[in-house]
Amino acid sequence: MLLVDDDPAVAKVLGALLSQAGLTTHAARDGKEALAMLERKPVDVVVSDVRMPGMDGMQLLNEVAKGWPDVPVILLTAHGTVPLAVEAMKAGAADFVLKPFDREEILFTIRKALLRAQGEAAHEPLRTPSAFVGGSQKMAEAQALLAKAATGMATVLLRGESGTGKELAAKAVHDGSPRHAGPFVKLHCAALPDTLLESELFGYEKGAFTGAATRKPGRVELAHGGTLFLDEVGDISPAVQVKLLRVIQERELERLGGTQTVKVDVRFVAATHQPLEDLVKAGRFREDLFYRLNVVPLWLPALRERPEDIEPLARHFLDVHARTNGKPPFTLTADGLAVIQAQPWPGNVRQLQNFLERLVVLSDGQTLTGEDVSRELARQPGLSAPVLTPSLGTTALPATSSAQPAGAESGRTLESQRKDTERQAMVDALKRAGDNRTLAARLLGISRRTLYNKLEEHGLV
Ligand SMILES: Nc1ncnc2c1ncn2[C@@H]1O[C@H](COP(=O)(O)OP(=O)(O)OP(=O)(O)O)[C@@H](O)[C@H]1O
Repeated sequence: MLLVDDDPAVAKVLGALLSQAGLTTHAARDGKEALAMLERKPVDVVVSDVRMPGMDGMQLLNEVAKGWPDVPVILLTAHGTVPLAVEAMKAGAADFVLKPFDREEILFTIRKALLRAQGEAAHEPLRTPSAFVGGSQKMAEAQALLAKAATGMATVLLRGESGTGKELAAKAVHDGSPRHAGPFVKLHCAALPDTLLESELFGYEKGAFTGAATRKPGRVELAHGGTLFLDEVGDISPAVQVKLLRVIQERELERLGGTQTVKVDVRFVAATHQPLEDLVKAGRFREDLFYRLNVVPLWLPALRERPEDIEPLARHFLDVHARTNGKPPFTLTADGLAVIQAQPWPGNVRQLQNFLERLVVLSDGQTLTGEDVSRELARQPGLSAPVLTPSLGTTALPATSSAQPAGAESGRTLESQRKDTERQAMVDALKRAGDNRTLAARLLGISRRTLYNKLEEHGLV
């Protein structure tokens, strides 16, 4: 969250309140400083005072709407400036809060704005609608299974590392199913605390809790006649697991604060990168729910297990991002491609995609050589073509000097090299992010939860 206020007292009190609520907060004193910060840091929501010297809240709102259209802006206004707040809403502000504000009210407003932004993103068409790029044997097998699974009503459980295309696969199941004309609704289970997850899943009645001003249907209801995609289902707490089990078994629910039973006709598709079987053994995931979800299990292979897909994916993303950035097509030279192919891509397709988008945006010319690719790689955590020495240390070689997979000459197994590279990537990312794990996860193109799990796995916490 980015908090913009010229009054240091307000910034301090509000900043403390929001951090207590688990939100990471950055502060700026005016619109200009806020824009500079938006350039540097990933921000999910902006909360700004209206009256500030220099660039005020309204001007800031206009700039954010132009440069970061997905970031909601909430304005803080004193009583006397209500007409201004109404004008701000017309100009695209997500919401406004009157000063002096109440703790619950501001938290509710922020969460609502975040959820709305997330919900809208969930309804956006995917960038590559149903087409999986890459013709490797492994992906062909996965796609054949997806097509088969799509035709029925059975619950599908998608497994695979972060960024391997699980969401794309969930959409493919929906698009290939008889309910493709119905809604495809997504819920990212790891992103929400328990109470919010429950109200998002099941909805609530008016007055169910402070701030529940109107009845709101949950995502299960919204998916009626279509498909509900539950991403990172392994992160759901045992309390919510019980309720989810009931909906999947009975296809019925009660909204929070409600007594009426609502019948739903929903197909469930779930995804996780977690070893659910281990979570079941450890008592952290209900066995009955696991079996309910795991009716059709499907694995999406990591990118390093299908290196032949790197070239078509890289060329595809170059074209897509050139088009979306209004640039003419790019040419990738053979050595440029070789450098890309030599990378481990621990964040899988998503990381490759982000990398190529950066290349497109930052390149002046239309030809990408090995040197251009290496220059950009050097700025990426874990992707500077490190060559691992047997003693665990890493020596960065200029990526152009070798198109060989990292560490191939050391004689160590691929798995052990992968682990070291992964570890090094996390260490680098955390360093670059000043130990901010949210930012580090974004740099790596993985979720914060995945980063925590991997840090734990590598004994780095
Ligand atoms: N085979 C593919 N062809 C084209 N694009 C792909 C392919 N696989 C993944 N992508 C793209 O890569 C990005 C990451 O994929 P996706 O979100 O489906 O991964 P995920 O496994 O759900 O990740 P996470 O577990 O982190 O949520 C998306 O933009 C998706 O469109």
